[in-house]
Amino acid sequence: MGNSTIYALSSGQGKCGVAVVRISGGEALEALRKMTNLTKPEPRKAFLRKIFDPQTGEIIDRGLCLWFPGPNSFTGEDSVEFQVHGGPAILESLMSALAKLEFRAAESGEFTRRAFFNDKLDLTEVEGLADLIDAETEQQRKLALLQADGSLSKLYKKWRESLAQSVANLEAYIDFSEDDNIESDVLNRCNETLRDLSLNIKTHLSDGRKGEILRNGIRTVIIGEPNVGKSSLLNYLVQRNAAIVTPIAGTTRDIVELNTNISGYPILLADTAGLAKATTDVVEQEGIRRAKIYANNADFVILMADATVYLNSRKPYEEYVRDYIENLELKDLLLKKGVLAENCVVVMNKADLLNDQTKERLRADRITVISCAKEEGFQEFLETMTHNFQKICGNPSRENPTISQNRHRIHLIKCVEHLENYFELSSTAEYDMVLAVQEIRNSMRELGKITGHVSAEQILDIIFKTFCIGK
Ligand SMILES: Nc1nc2c(c(=O)[nH]1)N(C=O)[C@@H](CNc1ccc(C(=O)N[C@@H](CCC(=O)O)C(=O)O)cc1)CN2
Ligand SMILES: Nc1nc2c(ncn2[C@@H]2O[C@H](COP(=O)(O)OP(=O)(O)OP(=O)(O)O)[C@@H](O)[C@H]2O)c(=O)[nH]1
Repeated sequence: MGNSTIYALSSGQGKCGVAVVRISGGEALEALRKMTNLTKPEPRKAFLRKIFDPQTGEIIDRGLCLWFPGPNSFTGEDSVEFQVHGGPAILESLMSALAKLEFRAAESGEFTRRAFFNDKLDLTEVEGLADLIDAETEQQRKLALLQADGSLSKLYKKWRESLAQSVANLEAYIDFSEDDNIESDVLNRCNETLRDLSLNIKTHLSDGRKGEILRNGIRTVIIGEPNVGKSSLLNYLVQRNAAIVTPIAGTTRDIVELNTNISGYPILLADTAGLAKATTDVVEQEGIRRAKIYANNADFVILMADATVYLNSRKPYEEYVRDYIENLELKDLLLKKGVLAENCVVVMNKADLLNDQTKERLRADRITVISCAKEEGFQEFLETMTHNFQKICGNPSRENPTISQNRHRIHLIKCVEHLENYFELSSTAEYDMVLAVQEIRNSMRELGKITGHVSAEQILDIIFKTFCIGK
């Protein structure tokens, strides 16, 4: 196929027990013969062999060798794997031996690029693979694995095929409608299919961006009055002293943003300036302005209050929370998020200053009380948050995969728009059917851009560049 044979270290850099070097391309088997004397190895089986330099005959290492004849390989091409001891000198020597065979070092993502061009993977599967390697939490891993295994690919393929069928039917209608052979209700049935499809895509789109949020991390912000313990909570959740904690109100000014993992969900956690109503300090005022902007764009809000202040107020809980929100001028913001709904949680800190009886009473009333100082109440608090995160990110499955990238969303929206155009054109009395069918083709093109069946070299470059060398 004219592709050069490429090689790369596919396991990570650095000393390790075993390193995997992959070779892909027409001359892979030849390399295996020259470097191990294996001539016709059984495919996909590991052979323990001495691996030597093809020119000097010097032994490089003793390792496992595998032969994957194309097209039944990851790349779809003939491929070989050397699994050797993971030391730098071994790898150096192995790489230089492969260079002597006039093979080329693979660029980042090049194996996967070849898999894509050999129809082993479509673009959503490639992206799933990239996400799988990047996944830092359990839930991200699950989402990526579904996508890498073709859940989105299957769905979009089904839709594309349905559109292709409609185009074929309508073209037959255009060509033959004057004959009586074609049933007059072809058009109606076709439109019905397209309406169903359009509805399905719209439902798929109105997913609350669950997959995208999970893929990118749930942007979570801690807000509340000064000194309630926001920085202490951030430090607890990231398990280190990242934010400064002092008894002085107004300590945090800038937004402190950190990544953490809560029950397998990726969290981008932000500590913000305490929302002091009456401050005249310009730095603090700016901090408060930033806190509100940040909270406005967050996926999840942790509204924190001081349990002792609440109890001293002698107000019923709901009233206290309502006044607290109003006082901090957070009403509009939190109404949008839905107070106490899945996008917001209220937590009362400093439980260690309450007596046991009071604590029990609050817990019985389902009020979340914690103590950052004594690290109390976190099990319940984390459970509550996990429950919310589940709702925010959904539970993607093979049957019901979610959109994981804005790139997909953009094309899906355009896909629906073209279908709408089609419906509009085809509903007029004297319409140009040829033009209308073109709209269905356009909507197919948009699906094709997601899966890579219509490929723009620029998109491919961006996607494959995100891979590491050897993938
Ligand atoms: N040693 C090693 N481990 C690895 C990989 C690898 O390339 N090498 N992988 C690399 O990503 C992943 C496994 N993914 C793979 C995907 C497809 C094929 C493959 O040979 N596919 C053929 C045959 C399928 C079959 O017979 O079941 C094909 O699709 O035609 C191999 C590995 C993770 N672990
Ligand atoms: N007793 C008690 N004190 C706490 C607890 N959590 C935090 N504190 C104390 O409360 C004070 C303020 O804590 P921070 O974490 O800095 O509070 P903050 O809300 O980030 O404060 P600002 O930066 O002013 O908005 C510090 O003296 C903490 O030691 C707690 O659970 N119990």
